[in-house]
Amino acid sequence: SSRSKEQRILDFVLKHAVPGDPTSVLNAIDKYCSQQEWAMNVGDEKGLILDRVMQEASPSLVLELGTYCGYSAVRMARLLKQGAQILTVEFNRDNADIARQVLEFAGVKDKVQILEGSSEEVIRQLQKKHAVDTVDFIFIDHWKDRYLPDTKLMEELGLLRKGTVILADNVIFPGAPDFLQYVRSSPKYDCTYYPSHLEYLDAEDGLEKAVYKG
Ligand SMILES: Cn1cnc(CNC(=O)c2cc(-c3ccc(F)cc3)cc(O)c2O)c1
Ligand SMILES: [Mg+2]
Repeated sequence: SSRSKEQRILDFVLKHAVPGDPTSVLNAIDKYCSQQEWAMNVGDEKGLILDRVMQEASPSLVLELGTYCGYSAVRMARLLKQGAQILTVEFNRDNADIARQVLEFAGVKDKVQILEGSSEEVIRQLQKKHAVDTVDFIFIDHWKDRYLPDTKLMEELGLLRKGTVILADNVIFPGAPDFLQYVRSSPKYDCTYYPSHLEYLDAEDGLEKAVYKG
């Protein structure tokens, strides 16, 4: 049976990256996806912004919505302080399987837990099933029409605390206009827009940071 694009990305990582070296895994994925086949990883340009915003937050618990092949989970895990953890949600089983192998190869699998399922279902289970109290940093990169409902759900469930940082990918392209309008007009958030470009392309895109004021 034919291998998927995501399997080809994994094959390239296994062949060209160094086991246990997360930066070499990121470089391999970025090289493959910029030269061979485009894929929806956050990429190196927006990834640098993710690096800086995450290091500034220095989170103990990170929630990621949208694992895909694990690129951003590897990106964040390599910067985590001792003992910090990432919970990452992926709906697509095949993507989750690829991401597991990427995370293991990168040597960060003990810092990351992949939760398979719909973001809504997983978010509803975090406090009871995964012993989560509040989350320190949230990277939102899943279906663009789920950014707003999932943000509101996390508010309602008390998963956000004063200072929780939400960083959302693709707020320009493909875009999450309802999410942007909500956080930018809500008194509960302090927002900052980071202009950038769509991964591996010249199209305009950017990240929105929304800090919850509690
Ligand atoms: C199936 N699935 C699993 N995760 C998701 C959520 N992510 C996206 O949809 C996503 C899409 C694009 C994109 C797509 C087409 C295009 F022409 C330009 C950009 C870029 C991204 O950075 C994304 O995160 C979807
Ligand atoms: Mg994205």
